[in-house]
Amino acid sequence: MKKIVIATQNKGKAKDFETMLSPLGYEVLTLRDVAEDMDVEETGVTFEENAILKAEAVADALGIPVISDDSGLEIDALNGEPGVYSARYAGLAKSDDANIDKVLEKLSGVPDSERTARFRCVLAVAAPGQKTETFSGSCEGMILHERRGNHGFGYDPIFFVPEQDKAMAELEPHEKAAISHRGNALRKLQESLPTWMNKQE
Ligand SMILES: O=P(O)(O)OP(=O)(O)OP(=O)(O)OC[C@H]1O[C@@H](n2cnc3c(O)ncnc32)[C@H](O)[C@@H]1O
Ligand SMILES: [Mg+2]
Repeated sequence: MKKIVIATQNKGKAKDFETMLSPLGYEVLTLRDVAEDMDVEETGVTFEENAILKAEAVADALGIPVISDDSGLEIDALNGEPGVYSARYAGLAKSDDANIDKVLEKLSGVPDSERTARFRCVLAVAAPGQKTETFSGSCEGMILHERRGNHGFGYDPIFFVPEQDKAMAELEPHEKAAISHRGNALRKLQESLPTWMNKQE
C-alpha cells in the first residue's frame, strides 16, 4: 500500500483521513508515526496560513511530500469564533469537551434561527522544492443545544447537519466523509494526489 503522511497530531483527523484515503489505496501515517515530537506553532491568522506552515515545516523536516489540515468551526452569532482558535478555544490544554462547553455557554439563550455555523478545512500539500498548493472545503450547519452522537471528534456532537437531519457525531465515518469540510477539500485535491505523492527531492 502507498503511504501518505498527514502532518497532524489530531487522532480524530487521522481517522477521517483513513476513512477517505484507504479506499484510494493509501495507508495513512501521521506525526505520531513519523515525527512524534514535531509540533509546528500555528502563528497564522487564517486556516490557509496555518495549513501552509504545518505542511512546509514537516515536508522540509522529512524530505517527503506531506498533506496538512487546518480546520475549525465558525459560528455566526459569535462573529466567526472560534475559527482558527477552534482547537484551543477553552485553553491551551486542547480539550474537545471544554471547547464544547464554552460554545454552549456562549450560545445559551441564542435561538435556533441564529445558531448557524460552518466547519472549514484547508488542506495544504507540500513537497521539498515544490510550490505548496491549498484546497479548501466547508460544511454548513447549526449549533445544537446539547451533545448528540458518539462518532467523530472535536465539535461534531454539537454540529447539526440539516441535510442528514443528524448531528455530525451521529453520522457513520463514511457518511461524514461524504459531506464534511475535510471530504469536500480532499475531493478537490484527489485528482492531483498521485502526482504529488511522487514528488521527491
Ligand atoms: O494542528 P493539528 O495537529 O492538525 O491538530 P489540531 O487539533 O490542533 O487541528 P487544528 O489546529 O486544525 O484545529 C482544528 C480544530 O477544529 C475543530 N475541528 C476541525 N475539524 C473538525 C471536525 O471534522 N469535527 C469536529 N471538530 C473539528 C477541532 O476542535 C480541532 O481541534
Ligand atoms: Mg493545531
